[in-house]
Amino acid sequence: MTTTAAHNTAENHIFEADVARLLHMMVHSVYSDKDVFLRELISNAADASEKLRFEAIATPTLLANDPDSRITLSLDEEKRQLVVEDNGIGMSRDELIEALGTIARSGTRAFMERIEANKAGEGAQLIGQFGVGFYSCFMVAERVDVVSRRAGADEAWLWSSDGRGSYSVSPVDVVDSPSRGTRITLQLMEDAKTYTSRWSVERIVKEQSGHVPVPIKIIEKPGAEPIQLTDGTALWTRSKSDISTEEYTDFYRGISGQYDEPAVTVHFRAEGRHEYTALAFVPGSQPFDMFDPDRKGRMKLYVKRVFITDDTELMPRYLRFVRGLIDTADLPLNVSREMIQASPILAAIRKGVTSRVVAAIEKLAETDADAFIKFWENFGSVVKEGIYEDFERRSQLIALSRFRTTASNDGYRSLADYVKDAKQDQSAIYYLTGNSLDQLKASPQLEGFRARGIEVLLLTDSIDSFWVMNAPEFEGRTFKSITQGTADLAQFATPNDEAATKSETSADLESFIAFARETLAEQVSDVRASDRLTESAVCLVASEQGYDRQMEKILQGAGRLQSAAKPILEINLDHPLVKGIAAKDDGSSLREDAALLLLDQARILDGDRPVDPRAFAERLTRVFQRALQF
Ligand SMILES: Nc1ncnc2c1ncn2[C@@H]1O[C@H](COP(=O)(O)OP(=O)(O)OP(=O)(O)O)[C@@H](O)[C@H]1O
Repeated sequence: MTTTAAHNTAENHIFEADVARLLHMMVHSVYSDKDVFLRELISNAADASEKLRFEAIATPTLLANDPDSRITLSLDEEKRQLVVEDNGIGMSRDELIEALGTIARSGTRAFMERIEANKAGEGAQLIGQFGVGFYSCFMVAERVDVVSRRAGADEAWLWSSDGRGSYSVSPVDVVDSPSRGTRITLQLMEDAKTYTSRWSVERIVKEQSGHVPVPIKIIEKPGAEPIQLTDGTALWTRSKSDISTEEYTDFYRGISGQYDEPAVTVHFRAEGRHEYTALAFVPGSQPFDMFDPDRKGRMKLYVKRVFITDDTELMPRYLRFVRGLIDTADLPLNVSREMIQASPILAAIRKGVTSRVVAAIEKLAETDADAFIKFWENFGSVVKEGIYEDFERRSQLIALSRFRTTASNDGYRSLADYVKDAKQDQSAIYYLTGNSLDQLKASPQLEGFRARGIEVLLLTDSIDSFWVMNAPEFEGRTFKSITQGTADLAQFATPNDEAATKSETSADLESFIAFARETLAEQVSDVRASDRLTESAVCLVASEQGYDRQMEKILQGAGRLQSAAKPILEINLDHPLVKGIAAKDDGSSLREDAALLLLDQARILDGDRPVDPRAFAERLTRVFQRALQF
């Protein structure tokens, strides 16, 4: 026995800062439902068995004389211990330190920040959807010992911690370790005794882990015979009609690490040219890593029930929130990652599954408007990436999209709604892009459209600026930015028909426009009369060619555009201020100040700053002083 030797050679390690934070959150229990720790440990054990089966394809000797995967839960009420043991791949010393001392999952840090920033509100809800992994066992255990022996290795290691900042790693004699795999011993807290009761544990396992594809056994007290709790049959191989909604939900929770209900479940077997089974879920809430910059999906690939990888693109990126698996008999078991990426079979499968998922979302839109809106609020901003990226399904995805518009009030509108209510002769679908709905609603560029009852889409996701440029048309109508080019609104009558006939441009106004054009020549490409303004005096628009104003800002922000094109300043000739200034040509500096102030005002209305804040303030002061002299 090397127990003493082990203690002598124990190395102490401090947890990585993010782990320490996560542990702190665990112990000060953001989770009200502590049972989930068991699901996390079982899910890791099942993953370890699947990894072993995969490695054993190339190296069958790894299975030695113990080919069948199993997970065993052993209870000891007297010692207040729960042991979770698997005969999976196991961990080497370095893997123990890497896996149980750091957080590998991307997005976790950002997620923790969100939760910490908003404990009371969103945080409490979010944490419930977040699979917290191994560290969750510190919610119920005052000490955790992990003994692990990697398949094929002749050494074993003990990782041990009380979850308070540090852990130790020491060698263990192989006779004290499983012959292969990992044994996790939880020394339970006083108030977590219930996890040594067979009935509690059995209930939790059946509820949470009933469909783990590895059989689970329980040993209810030291010396007792193991009893089988679940048989490890893969749910997806069963016929759809034999599977209840609860079973699907349990399975979804297990595979996704989320605790909500799936919004959509797609389960089918394809036969014919390609043979595969797909079981895919659209989550009921946003996965925590949805906005990761790498935009990776997490669908699992199985070949003949052997888990191969979850690190390949089985779904297009705009469906990266979909969770589930594809199991095929058409690929060889020893398929390499490179082969997977290049495989035409997988490309065909991917296409097939994508079509079915999109069709199921369309069906949701048709059959349950409320559920669809919830889906759209969760995932719409990601789905719209598909309009930009998936040429083949572009029109389908545009038709699925829902929008805030000037006519949507608190709800959403589809483009079919838009077209149905469009004006006669209206050949465009008008849109306005920006960062927030409130800012968009206050845009001067909307005024003329509002006055004429012409609906405008209000687009606030950054992807919107991209897809509108790529979306050629919807039912014969093109998309047109209302901050670009001419508005051509004169053809549409206003309700009181006032502005429908363009106001005569007086000589004074003509001369003021010419003056402003000259004065502002360095900053704007043109100054012209506007038909899109009814209340505001001025606004900025982009020229017909090139990008619209919001797109320019996005590209500049991303460093992909050196300098923006000069905008056009549009002036509302019916505005009293404009009329007044035009009439007052007394040779003073007022006209110049007014032209420059109007330009800055237009910039501010666009959410920008005056180019020269000091000069702006001085000009404003001069105009005030002049006003006060009257
Ligand atoms: N029983 C086990 N056998 C082998 N490796 C394990 C076992 N338990 C944990 N690990 C290793 O520890 C890592 C961290 O586990 P943790 O549960 O924290 O996150 P995860 O499983 O990677 O993420 P997720 O919960 O999203 O699946 C795992 O990725 C795995 O490499």
